Amino acid sequence: MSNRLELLPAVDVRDGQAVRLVKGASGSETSFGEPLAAALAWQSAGAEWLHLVDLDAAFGTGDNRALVREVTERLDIKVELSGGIRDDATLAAALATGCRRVNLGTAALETPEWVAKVIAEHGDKIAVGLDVVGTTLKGRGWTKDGGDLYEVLARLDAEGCARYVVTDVNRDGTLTGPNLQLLRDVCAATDRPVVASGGVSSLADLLAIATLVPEGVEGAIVGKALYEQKFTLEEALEAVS
Ligand SMILES: O=C(O)c1ccccc1N[C@@H]1O[C@H](COP(=O)(O)O)[C@@H](O)[C@H]1O
Repeated sequence: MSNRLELLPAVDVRDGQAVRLVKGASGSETSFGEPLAAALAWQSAGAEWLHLVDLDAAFGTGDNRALVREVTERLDIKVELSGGIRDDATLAAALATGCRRVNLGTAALETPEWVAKVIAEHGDKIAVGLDVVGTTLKGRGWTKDGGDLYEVLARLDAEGCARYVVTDVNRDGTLTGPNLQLLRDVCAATDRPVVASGGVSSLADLLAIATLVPEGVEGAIVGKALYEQKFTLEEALEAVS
């Protein structure tokens, strides 16, 4: 395990556009233009990863599958792909893009047998997104409760899940800082790497997350702070180097 925090700039796609939401609420979108342009900009700035989300697929309002595939194919960097990956067909389509790994949300809550099967088949190509309000997991575009964080985490650990992407829904898109206690608590409950998501607003926030690397935090997703130019990706990469 590296002791440097990985950074994953985010491109969330809704209706063909790169957007940011507030607390994941449908309708709270601010648009930031073409997803491919944003992704290429993060790549040029030195990103090693892109966190790419098909929000329409996550919300059940259609999908941006062709666009997401094009973005993934055009990049040289590693892509973590999420949103609407819930069955064999959507998983096969996601993996066929050439992404490095996929991130499953709703499926881990609603179809645990299928998730156990794909973890066994695909190993570290599968991460699970633990999207929480308090300790309650959220699925279906973060609109439905899906059980207790620590019960689901224990089950997924036992099934061999390689990695978790932990999002505090109430911080996501708010620029109010990451939930460091949640990250500490999840790291204490699992020996798998954790990618932090939600709330990053400053380089100081990234440095605070980086202090949790020894506890198991591997990376941090950065979205709104980059789009709203709170800092540049180059500055962020330098800060955590
Ligand atoms: O990233 C968001 O802002 C977001 C908002 C609302 C719902 C989901 C969101 N993102 C990611 O989507 C996947 C879950 O998709 P699914 O449940 O597997 O279809 C997960 O990675 C969320 O973090």
